[in-house]
Amino acid sequence: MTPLHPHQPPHQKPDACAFVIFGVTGDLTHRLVLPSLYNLAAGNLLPDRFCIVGIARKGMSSEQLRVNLMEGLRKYATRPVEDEIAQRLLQCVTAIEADPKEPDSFDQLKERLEKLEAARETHGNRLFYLATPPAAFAPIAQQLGRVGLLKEDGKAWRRLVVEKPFGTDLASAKKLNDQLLELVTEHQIYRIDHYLGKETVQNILVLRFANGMFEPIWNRHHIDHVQITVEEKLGVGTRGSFYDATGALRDMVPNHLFQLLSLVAMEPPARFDAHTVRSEKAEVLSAIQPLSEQEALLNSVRGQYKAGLVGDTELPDYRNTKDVSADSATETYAALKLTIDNWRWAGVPFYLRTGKALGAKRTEVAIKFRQAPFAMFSCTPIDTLAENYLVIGIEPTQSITLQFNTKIPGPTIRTDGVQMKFNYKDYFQAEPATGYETLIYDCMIGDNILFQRADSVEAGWKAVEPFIEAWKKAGRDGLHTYEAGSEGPKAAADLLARDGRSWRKLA
Ligand SMILES: NC(=O)C1=CN([C@@H]2O[C@H](COP(=O)(O)OP(=O)(O)OC[C@H]3O[C@@H](n4cnc5c(N)ncnc54)[C@H](OP(=O)(O)O)[C@@H]3O)[C@@H](O)[C@H]2O)C=CC1
Ligand SMILES: O=C1O[C@H](COP(=O)(O)O)[C@@H](O)[C@H](O)[C@H]1O
Repeated sequence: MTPLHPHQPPHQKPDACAFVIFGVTGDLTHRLVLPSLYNLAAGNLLPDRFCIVGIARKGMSSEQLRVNLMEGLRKYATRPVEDEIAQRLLQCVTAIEADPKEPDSFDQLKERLEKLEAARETHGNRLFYLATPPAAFAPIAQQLGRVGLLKEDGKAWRRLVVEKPFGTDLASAKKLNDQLLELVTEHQIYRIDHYLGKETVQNILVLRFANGMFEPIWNRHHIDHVQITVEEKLGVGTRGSFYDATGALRDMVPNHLFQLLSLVAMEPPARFDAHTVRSEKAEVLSAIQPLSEQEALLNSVRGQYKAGLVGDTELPDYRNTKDVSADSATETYAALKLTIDNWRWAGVPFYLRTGKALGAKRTEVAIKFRQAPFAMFSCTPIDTLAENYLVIGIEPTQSITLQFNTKIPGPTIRTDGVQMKFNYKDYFQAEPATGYETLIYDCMIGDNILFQRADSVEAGWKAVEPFIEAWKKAGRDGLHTYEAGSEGPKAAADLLARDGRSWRKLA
């Protein structure tokens, strides 16, 4: 199958620039950033004049860094590595030492970077990618600011890419926003959420706003409720110390699940530009109904996994995982019921669930439409009709599915539920990618539509605060358990059952 209009305008080439990576020796750089730069290079989407500056705190020669990055590329590239492309990319790499704890090192960084920029003719355009632990984000930005590397001068742009997690609660997110906004303006900040790099997530905008048929029914009059599901088979693995201090809610909800929620629930933007789109997203997040802690407890379920089999893999009890406290009350599963206070969504629940060590990997948004109001077919009582769903599949398949009732062939009217499914891969042959390519490309062309703005981040944290606080106070009271490899705690089903609803089953 082919799309109707296969010929699309070519992508624009980014401006000449220096791509400066703090944390160049780290996992993220090797696993995602370099493979994405490689994929962009393979697609001829890197600037013609370009340099990559890798910052490590302790000395590393450029030659060592290139070898190190090449090893990473071989391990994590999403497609076979062609030597010519890899060499072209690695020739752009220079290592420089800088440590925010040693301010002088940033004066030296400035001097070396400016020389390199002159030699590479990158016109002073700079992108600083903070691929370090979050505690280093503000200190690094402050040093860059102090030596004047972040100041835009009218001709050259300066951008700061900030990784996740952006804060651990509302107060810390606000503090980090304040610290960064003292140094740069909002348009210079690119807060990454890798969910926005996913094709099917971006496609929610196209599905809703490039088609005339969905918007008229995209409201409380036609939609019964929305389910957002992000289920993982992976346990906590080697990330025990990070995860035990974080939990499923903080790790996934204010960022990834709220990105999905805001794209599904936002009002139609008047223009496809960063200001307008991000304003609508922030608006809908700030319309999430504020809950008291008591209400938060009533409208949520949290669980922690016990030992079990996920596929062929035996997972230990969460509490027996390395670096996890033996009496941990941290949730590895969270389900919430939220409502949005506006005319479009009043009375339409948004049920969100996410968890680790579950039986299947599934990320989807399921929009459940209201049932037909009256049972005309006597053979099919209204409550036996199949549910009308529009399902946006993000993982494991990238798809859009419409579920509806149809007549079973035969002399009498009998009905059954069927599914009409659009699979991305049936229409579009995309090269396997990390999901970071679009985001990195957008940083280079200066498009922050797909990045979180300060107000959205804060609105997200604000909406989950009552849950964080209530769960902290409750400790292990009310913390359910579930077997690894199962569907999660039974109480998550009860959260919907008491509203006469149920989670969509895996097809
Ligand atoms: N790894 C992943 O798959 C993902 C990671 N992220 C986020 O990306 C960021 C980096 O993660 P990851 O690469 O896994 O982390 P790592 O711990 O692997 O590495 C980060 C690098 O940062 C440098 N670093 C560590 N501490 C400091 C410091 N205090 N000041 C300056 N530099 C420091 C280190 O390099 P050196 O010692 O050479 O200076 C280190 O190699 C984190 O914010 C993480 O949450 C987000 C999504 C996925
Ligand atoms: O940011 C994170 O996301 C991953 C899940 O990402 P996905 O693209 O595989 O859905 C999650 O495993 C991790 O704990 C979290 O930090």
